Amino acid sequence: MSVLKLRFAFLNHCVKLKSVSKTSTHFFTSRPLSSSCVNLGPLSPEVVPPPHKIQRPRRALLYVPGHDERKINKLQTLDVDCVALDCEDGVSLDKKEDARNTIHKLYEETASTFHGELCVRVNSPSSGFCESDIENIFSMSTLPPTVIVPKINSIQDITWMMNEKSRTILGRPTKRLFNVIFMTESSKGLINLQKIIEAGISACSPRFSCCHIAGIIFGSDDFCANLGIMRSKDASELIYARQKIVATCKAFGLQAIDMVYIDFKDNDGLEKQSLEGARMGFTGKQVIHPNQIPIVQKSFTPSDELLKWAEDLTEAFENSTEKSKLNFHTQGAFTFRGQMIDLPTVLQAKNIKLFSDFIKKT
Ligand SMILES: CC(C)(COP(=O)(O)OP(=O)(O)OC[C@H]1O[C@@H](n2cnc3c(N)ncnc32)[C@H](O)[C@@H]1OP(=O)(O)O)[C@@H](O)C(=O)NCCC(=O)NCCSC(=O)C[C@H](O)C(=O)O
Ligand SMILES: [Mg+2]
Repeated sequence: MSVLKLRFAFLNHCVKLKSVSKTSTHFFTSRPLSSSCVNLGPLSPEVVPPPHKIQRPRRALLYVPGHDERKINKLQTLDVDCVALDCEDGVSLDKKEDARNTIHKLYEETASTFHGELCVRVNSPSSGFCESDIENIFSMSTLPPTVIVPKINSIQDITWMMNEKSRTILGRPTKRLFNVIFMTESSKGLINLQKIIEAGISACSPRFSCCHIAGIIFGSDDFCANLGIMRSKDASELIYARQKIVATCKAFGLQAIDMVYIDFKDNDGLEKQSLEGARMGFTGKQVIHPNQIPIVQKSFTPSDELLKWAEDLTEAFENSTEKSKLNFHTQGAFTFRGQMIDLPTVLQAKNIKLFSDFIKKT
């Protein structure tokens, strides 16, 4: 064997050793999944995402059919974080123009008196109706703060939307920042999600200014139709899609808004599904009826007990670092109410406190 070959064999052997030791170190030092969840005893273990990237809470997002003046008038009486004035599936084909005109009128006349966020959901890029929706929205003197775009399946869909928006908005004197939230509603939309977000963010780059990708909504009903499945009561068939959406959103600092619960008279079922979504990391949920609003908003708000736990834990941590003369990053594990606490749990407690303060402020 030549010297060169020997050297190569030796190096190869070292690399293998290194990778084995890396894997085993990882294996022995990483905690099993279950123990990295916080056991909060009697409290529900809501885990709230880092709020630093969230501009505003959208715990409940209420759909209101855009043509339905009676339901629109009801909005003045409702305490809801976010409303989607709908041009899409809540509006029949023969009412699309009505919906655009009613929404237009609302923005021109009374939108500023509503305290929540008043968004518009346009039709999907492939529907043939979206151009007219966008034309209408961007010709209003008050732009909606947020546009929701359904059925985004590909990079082409999102770039078409952004180009259409830029074309329509061009020449407008006020180029105020506005948000785009788009909906994942098909298997293609789900597998392309990361690329779609990247394309959306790059289309919002400072050169084109004035827009911001703020979040993703899971359109579970269309998703089921696309997959050829029926939704079950416990929605177990949607676990993968929901978790994939949450994880992808978090990677880009976006809000993730969970599925609708269509049995609008079943409050217990709604609460159960809302808390499940909050535990998964969703920051809010779509609702279709006013009765669903308080249940959903409460489920996505850290409870008083959880907040107290977070405050006490943070205080205990600060006392512990002071005593040991260590700082935030060098402090190791300590005991709090019979549990082992280390940095990840402290970070979760801080998230809860920040998110709660954020909701109270808005
Ligand atoms: C589901 C409904 C059709 C039920 O309507 P209705 O029979 O009128 O209900 P109630 O009589 O119980 O209503 C009580 C009062 O509340 C008002 N109301 C009802 N719904 C709304 C609403 N969404 N917004 C505002 N106000 C509302 C009623 O007018 C009554 O008030 P009053 O008139 O003073 O007596 C209805 O709730 C409804 O149409 N909901 C919205 C449906 C919708 O938009 N669907 C599409 C969105 S979901 C979606 O797209 C899923 C997603 O894309 C996916 O793929 O998963
Ligand atoms: Mg849909």
